[in-house]
Amino acid sequence: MAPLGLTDADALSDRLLFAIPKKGRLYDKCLNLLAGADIQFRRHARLDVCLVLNHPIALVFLPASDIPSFVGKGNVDLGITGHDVILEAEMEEHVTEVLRLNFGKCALQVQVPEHGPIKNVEELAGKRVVTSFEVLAGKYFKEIDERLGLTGEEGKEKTKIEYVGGSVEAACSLGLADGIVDLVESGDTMRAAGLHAIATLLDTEAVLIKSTRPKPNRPPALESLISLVTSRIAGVIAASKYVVCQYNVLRDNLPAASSLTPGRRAPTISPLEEAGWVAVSVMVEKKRIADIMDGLVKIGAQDIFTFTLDNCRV
Ligand SMILES: Nc1ncnc2c1ncn2[C@@H]1O[C@H](COP(=O)(O)OP(=O)(O)OP(=O)(O)O)[C@@H](O)[C@H]1O
Ligand SMILES: O=P(O)(O)OC[C@H]1O[C@H](OP(=O)(O)OP(=O)(O)O)[C@H](O)[C@@H]1O
Repeated sequence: MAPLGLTDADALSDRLLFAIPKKGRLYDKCLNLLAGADIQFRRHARLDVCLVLNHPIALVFLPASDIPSFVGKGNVDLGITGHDVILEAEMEEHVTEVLRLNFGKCALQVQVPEHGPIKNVEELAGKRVVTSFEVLAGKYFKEIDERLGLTGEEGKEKTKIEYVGGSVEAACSLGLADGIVDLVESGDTMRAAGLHAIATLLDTEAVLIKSTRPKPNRPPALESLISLVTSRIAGVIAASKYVVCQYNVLRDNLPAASSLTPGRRAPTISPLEEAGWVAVSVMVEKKRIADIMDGLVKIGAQDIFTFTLDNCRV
């Protein structure tokens, strides 16, 4: 297929436009989701728009921070980005968060030097804060400034929020800031920079979004394509969250077994050739499986196996 340039508007007019972060933390996970949903494409080097081979969809690779406004303004139909980015772009009323995607999980926190004089956000208020999230940090400290009566008069300085595009954690040691507001996942970056958290502004994860005001005259077929893509991605996410657990247990112990593994709807129970025994097959949340297997052993279950799911519709 010939490479597609951004000017080839005709090639895009009947397609669902789906924005994907072009780099950064969310990029690889998004590619896994697209593969799991069987959305096939070949991206030509340096081109940020590409046609999907097996659906009337065009993928648009954009900076994660630009995706909320593209979707919110209706230029793009669907997108994946962080919940934090939507709030920072003040697009929460213009986009609908259709699905939480269970990756890109982190927290937006206020961090200060661990061995410095500042112990809480009230002590940081009125001083210098460096961040890539100047809208969210601005709103957060405005409320604190107002509460503390920091009006901007002499001796009552408001908090000064300064924007930097990256490596925010370096700002305190470089003497640019008394504290920072930045994303934290494992905490490794902040620990290495000698910082620690004194407050959390919000918890975030990647989300699938669609516009609350889609383009007028969008063909109905594209509406059903949004539902199809959403349902496929939901299946991939569910498959990553659950395992199938199968075990044998005495029929008399089924009530205890069922309360440990109730399943999403109900466990599947099949008789075994050996009298008094049944086989149980059930979906279990991956993060709970070790505890549940311990519990099953305690009630006398045997031959306990788990299977990972490649994909599902639930
Ligand atoms: N450490 C992290 N752990 C999990 N998710 C994160 C982390 N850092 C960022 N994210 C999520 O990914 C989104 C994009 O962040 P990222 O740092 O990848 O931005 P970028 O500017 O697109 O990439 P880059 O930092 O490479 O320029 C964030 O808004 C957040 O939702
Ligand atoms: O708590 P951790 O697991 O250490 O993750 C936190 C780091 O991840 C993000 O930056 P990223 O690495 O994406 O680079 P950036 O500083 O260029 O944004 C964030 O800005 C932190 O620096």
